Amino acid sequence: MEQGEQLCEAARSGDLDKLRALIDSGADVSYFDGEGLTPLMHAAKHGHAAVVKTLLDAGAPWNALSPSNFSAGDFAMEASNQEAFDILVNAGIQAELVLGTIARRTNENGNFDGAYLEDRVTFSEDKLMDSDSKAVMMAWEKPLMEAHAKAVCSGGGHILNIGFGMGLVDTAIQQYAPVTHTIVEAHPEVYKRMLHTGWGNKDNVKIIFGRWQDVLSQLESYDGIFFDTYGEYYEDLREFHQHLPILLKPGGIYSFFNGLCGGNAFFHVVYCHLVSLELENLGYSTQLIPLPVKDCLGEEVWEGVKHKYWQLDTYYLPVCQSMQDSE
Ligand SMILES: C[S@@+](CC[C@H](N)C(=O)[O-])C[C@H]1O[C@@H](n2cnc3c(N)ncnc32)[C@H](O)[C@@H]1O
Repeated sequence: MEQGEQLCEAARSGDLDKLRALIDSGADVSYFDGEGLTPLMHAAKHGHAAVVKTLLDAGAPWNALSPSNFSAGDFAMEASNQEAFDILVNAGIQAELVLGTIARRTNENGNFDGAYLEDRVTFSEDKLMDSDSKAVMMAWEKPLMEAHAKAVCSGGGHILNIGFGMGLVDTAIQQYAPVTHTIVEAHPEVYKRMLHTGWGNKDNVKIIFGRWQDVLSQLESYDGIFFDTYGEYYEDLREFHQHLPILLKPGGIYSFFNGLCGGNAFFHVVYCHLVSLELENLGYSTQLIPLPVKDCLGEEVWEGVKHKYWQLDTYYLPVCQSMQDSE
C-alpha cells in the first residue's frame, strides 16, 4: 500500500504511532485517497482528536474539500465529534486570522473583479442581479432584513444603513420611524431607482451616493448601523469595523449581513467565530441569533441565479454592542 493510503488507514483507525512514523518518513499529509478524502477528513469523521491535532501540526490543510464539498470540520460536525471539531475550528481561526483565504476564495468563486459598480444591474420583483447573473440581493432575505432592522432600531434615534439593494432593510427601518435614516449606496443604477421610487422625498431619509469608503467624512454617529454591501471582501467588512468607534454612539447597536462563507457549514462557523473575535478586539460583544431559513429557500428560489451564495439551514444574525455599554 502506498504511504498516502497507509496514512488514511492510520487516521481512520486512530493509530497515532503509525501515523507519526509515516509522517516522519515523509508521507504526504495532504494526500487525497480514491474517494477524494484526506487523512484529516478520515480522522475527523472517526473522532480521533489526537490524530487530527498531529496532522494539523504536520501541515495538513484544514480547509481541503471532499468531492461533496465537505471539509474535515464538516465531517467532525456531522458525526458530533466535538473534540476534533473544536481543534479544527481553532486551526481554521488561526489560519484565517493570518491569511483570510477562505472568504477571499468564496468571493473569487463569485468572480468579483471590482467592476460591479460600473456594470449594469437588473431589477425584478424577487431579485437584483449583476451583469453576470449573480444575485446582488434576493427577496427570500426579507424576513432576515426585517430582523436586522428590528435589532438596529431597538434604541430608536439615528440609523445608518450601508447598501440599499432592494430596499428591504430600509423599508423595515422606516417602520420604526427613526429620527434620521441615512442610506449609503454606491451603484448609480440602484441610486437612480431609489430616487425614482421616492426615497429622496422622505422627511427623515438622507441618501449619500458613493462607496462607504469614500463618503466616511459625510457620516455622523448613529444609534443603529446595518452593513450589507456586495462585491466586496471580508477585508472590507473588517475595515468598516475599524470605523465603528466613531460611527456608533454609546449604547448603539451594530449589525451586518452575515453571509460569510454561506456555502459551507463549517467555514461559516469558523467565520462567525473569527468576526466575533475581531469585533471583541475592537471592544464589541457579538450575539449571534439563530434564525431558521430552510423553509424560505426551495430550489426554485435559485432559478436563473448563477451563484448560490447561501446554502445553510440556519442564519446567525449578529447583534453587536460596545462592551463598555454592557458593563
Ligand atoms: C446586498 S445589497 C443590500 C441589500 C439591502 N440590505 C436590502 O435590504 O435590500 C448590497 C448593496 O450595496 C451596494 N454597495 C456595494 N458596494 C458598496 C459600497 N462600497 N458602498 C456602498 N454601497 C455599496 C450595492 O450596490 C447594493 O445595492
